[in-house]
Amino acid sequence: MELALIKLGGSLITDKDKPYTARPEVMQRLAREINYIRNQNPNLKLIIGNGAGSFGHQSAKKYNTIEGFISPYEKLGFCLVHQDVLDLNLLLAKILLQTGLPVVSLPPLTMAIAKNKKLLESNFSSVENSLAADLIPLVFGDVVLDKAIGGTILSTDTLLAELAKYFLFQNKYKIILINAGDYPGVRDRNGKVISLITKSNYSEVEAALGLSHSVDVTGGMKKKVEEFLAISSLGIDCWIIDGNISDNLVQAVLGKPTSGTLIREF
Ligand SMILES: Nc1ncnc2c1ncn2[C@@H]1O[C@H](COP(=O)(O)OP(=O)(O)O)[C@@H](O)[C@H]1O
Ligand SMILES: C=C(C)CCOP(=O)(O)OP(=O)(O)O
Repeated sequence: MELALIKLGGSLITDKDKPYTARPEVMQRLAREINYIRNQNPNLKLIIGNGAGSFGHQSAKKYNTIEGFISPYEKLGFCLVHQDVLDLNLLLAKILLQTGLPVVSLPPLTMAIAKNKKLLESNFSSVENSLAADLIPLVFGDVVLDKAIGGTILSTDTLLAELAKYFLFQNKYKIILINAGDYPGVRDRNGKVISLITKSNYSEVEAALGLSHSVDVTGGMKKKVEEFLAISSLGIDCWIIDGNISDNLVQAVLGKPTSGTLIREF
């Protein structure tokens, strides 16, 4: 069986430079594309994850939530960040549902716990049971509780990488991960898109990888590539593609020629 994990980047579904500004027309097109993918390959299982974009990153920065909470002000901030990511997820979920996609929103806050900003424990049974019921789990970058510092942020990239590993170890699925964002792929130092990143050329491309150009607390392109490279070594192919190009997501998920960056074991 095949399982595709699709990250809809906050950079794609919001205007990351304008606080609390969603891109509903982009969400609608992506919803149509995902619907088309399902029709083309009804046996394909899907997990969708959406980034926080200019919703959660704004408040996460304001309250420095990634570094934890002690004061009542910081605790309230943690809750407000959660509310912001829920707001964006609700907008996206509505659009996906209107297109006929059977998505269920599953808040990562209820499935994971961290310690010193590292994922400590997770329970993905809600995701697994939803998949088994032929629903599409819809997860997102969220706040999570942290046993050492109170709370922190769990990015969609980290969560999807964990989910990819979780399902890989069940030996039931061939897994791919596709990250669609507001960039053409991973660029080298000259601005040219790197078509393939593996362990062998990572040291050459590393210097070109930077933070996000927008308000972003979870590490930008460098962290993204590091996390995807780590799971690619388990045999999970990861694509970083431009979600603004119509049908690029369709092409990547269905294994057809795709413009962007492929992160692969060899
Ligand atoms: N080498 C690079 N190639 C492409 N984008 C890069 C690179 N270095 C830094 N970036 C920046 O990283 C950002 C993408 O990361 P991020 O904002 O976290 O995306 P998303 O919201 O889609 O997860 C963009 O602002 C992009 O300009
Ligand atoms: C609460 C927050 C800030 C979650 C961040 O999620 P992501 O890191 O996955 O969001 P994007 O970069 O895709 O916007």
